[in-house]
Amino acid sequence: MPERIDTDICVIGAGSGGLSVAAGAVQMGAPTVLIEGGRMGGDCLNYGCVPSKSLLAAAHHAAVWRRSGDFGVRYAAPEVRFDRVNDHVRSVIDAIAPHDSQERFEGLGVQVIRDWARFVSPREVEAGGALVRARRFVIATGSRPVAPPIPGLEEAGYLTNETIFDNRVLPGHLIVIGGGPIGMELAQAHAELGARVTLLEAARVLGRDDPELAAIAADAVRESGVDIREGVKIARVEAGPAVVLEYADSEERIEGSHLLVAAGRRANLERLDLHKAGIEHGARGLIVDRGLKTTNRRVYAVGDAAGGLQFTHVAGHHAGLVIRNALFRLPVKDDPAIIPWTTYTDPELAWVGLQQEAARSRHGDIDVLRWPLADNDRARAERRTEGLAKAVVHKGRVIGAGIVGPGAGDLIGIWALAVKKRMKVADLAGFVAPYPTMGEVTKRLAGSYYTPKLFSDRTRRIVRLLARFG
Ligand SMILES: Cc1cc2nc3c(=O)[nH]c(=O)nc-3n(C[C@H](O)[C@H](O)[C@H](O)COP(=O)(O)OP(=O)(O)OC[C@H]3O[C@@H](n4cnc5c(N)ncnc54)[C@H](O)[C@@H]3O)c2cc1C
Ligand SMILES: NC(=O)c1ccc[n+]([C@@H]2O[C@H](COP(=O)([O-])OP(=O)(O)OC[C@H]3O[C@@H](n4cnc5c(N)ncnc54)[C@H](O)[C@@H]3O)[C@@H](O)[C@H]2O)c1
Repeated sequence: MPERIDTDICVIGAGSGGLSVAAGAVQMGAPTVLIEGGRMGGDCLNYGCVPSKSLLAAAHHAAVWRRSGDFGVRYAAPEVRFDRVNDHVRSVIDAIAPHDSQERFEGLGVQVIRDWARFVSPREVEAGGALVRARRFVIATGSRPVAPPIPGLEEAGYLTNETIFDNRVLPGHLIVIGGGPIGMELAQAHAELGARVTLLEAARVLGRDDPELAAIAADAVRESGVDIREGVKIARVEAGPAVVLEYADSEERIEGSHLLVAAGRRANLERLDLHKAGIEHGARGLIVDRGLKTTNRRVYAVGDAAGGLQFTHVAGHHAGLVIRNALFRLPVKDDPAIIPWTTYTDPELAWVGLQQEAARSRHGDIDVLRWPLADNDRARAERRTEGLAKAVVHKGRVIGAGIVGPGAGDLIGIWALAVKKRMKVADLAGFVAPYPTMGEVTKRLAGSYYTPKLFSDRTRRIVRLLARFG
């Protein structure tokens, strides 16, 4: 007979979303069970954000010498010890791991079960020899990489984000399939560390981003040494690995030492026996309502498994909504339109809210503001003028904004607040920004909305009129 556990909240998956739900619920007094089949911390800690950002940090250090000559400072090309780079990546994971550990969660009072969970009925889950009955379940099982159906790919073998961070030797020639955030970040990191890198994208790289901003980021990644090929069709992969591209008039072969597949992801749902709990899913993930409830009203979904945007901060945001609803019965509404995202290439690429074309088809009458970093004195001093900031405005309110430039991920925060609070452009034009900072771009971009009115003939007439009355 399995051990029977009765609890208030049962969370399946101890990644970004599941850990946030479990920590919040137990600290607010709800008996909580957390079930994890793989590593505590999930994708972000072990195979995602943390190793990729640590690798990029090392890579950006290795690339400093390329720009330093412009400042009158000369470095020789760096000696990259890739095994030491890997040690650095591991040590960052190790430093964060205690925060996500079984010990910490047990210390908070969470009952942690280390096994793969599956539903056996609409109100029961089995894992680790226990039958868990809960008032509410939260599915936070995340996603995994999927390989496209390219002939020969499976036989040739390939790396994914789950294996590439184990490399202790710098690839000689890394071929990357897929130019989304994973492909672009890891391509630039490896190129800056000295690998030859070829990136093959079926459509356009960074295709979910504003095309004008994405093109600037893509150019910078090219400058780092990545050979980006867009609109390619990969006919087959041969052991080696060699990738054979199919063009109308030739079959070009590209031979690499390593192959990374970063061509999209699929929600982890197969092990859950969802049909036994009446939970439905589509191609992208679980079917949820705006309160993140699945087709079984006792079961919520958060994070990558919920079938929407796939970011750690989304998983954390979902967790907050679920806690409010499950513990306090407060109504909640998930609104993907307020979620910012950043791709951590150098320069970074960030966006929040509606993009230009979507805004135009929804609202018709919009204004698009632009402010080049070339007009920012700090960017000039740092010799980083290649960026651009954009905002999409409807009836005087900010409905979308994006930045490509150094620190764009930090700069987008204030625009995320503006979109969330439906702030007026005037609010963003009306604060005082310290000089000289990249943050001035926010004020200038917003201010440009008023420039035509401010410096118009009408203003000049008013100023002259007022002057006459001394
Ligand atoms: C290379 C890479 C870089 C990324 N960089 C960023 C970034 O910079 N910023 C950002 O915001 N996002 C980034 N992401 C995305 C981010 O990692 C995910 O959106 C986030 O981890 C999703 O959290 P989650 O809780 O939904 O899933 P996960 O963190 O994946 O956790 C799911 C957990 O559930 C477990 N599980 C699955 N099935 C079961 C089961 N049946 N029973 C028990 N346990 C189960 C898994 O083992 C896993 O531990 C990146 C992703 C990758 C791959
Ligand atoms: N900085 C961040 O926040 C960050 C970083 C990495 C990942 N992520 C998250 O993880 C998600 C998944 O990232 P991803 O980059 O794997 O997926 P993605 O879906 O964003 O991009 C995959 C790319 O692969 C291309 N592709 C698909 N099949 C192909 C083929 N046969 N040949 C060539 N190209 C092909 C697609 O056209 C697409 O551009 C992201 O959307 C994001 O939500 C976030």
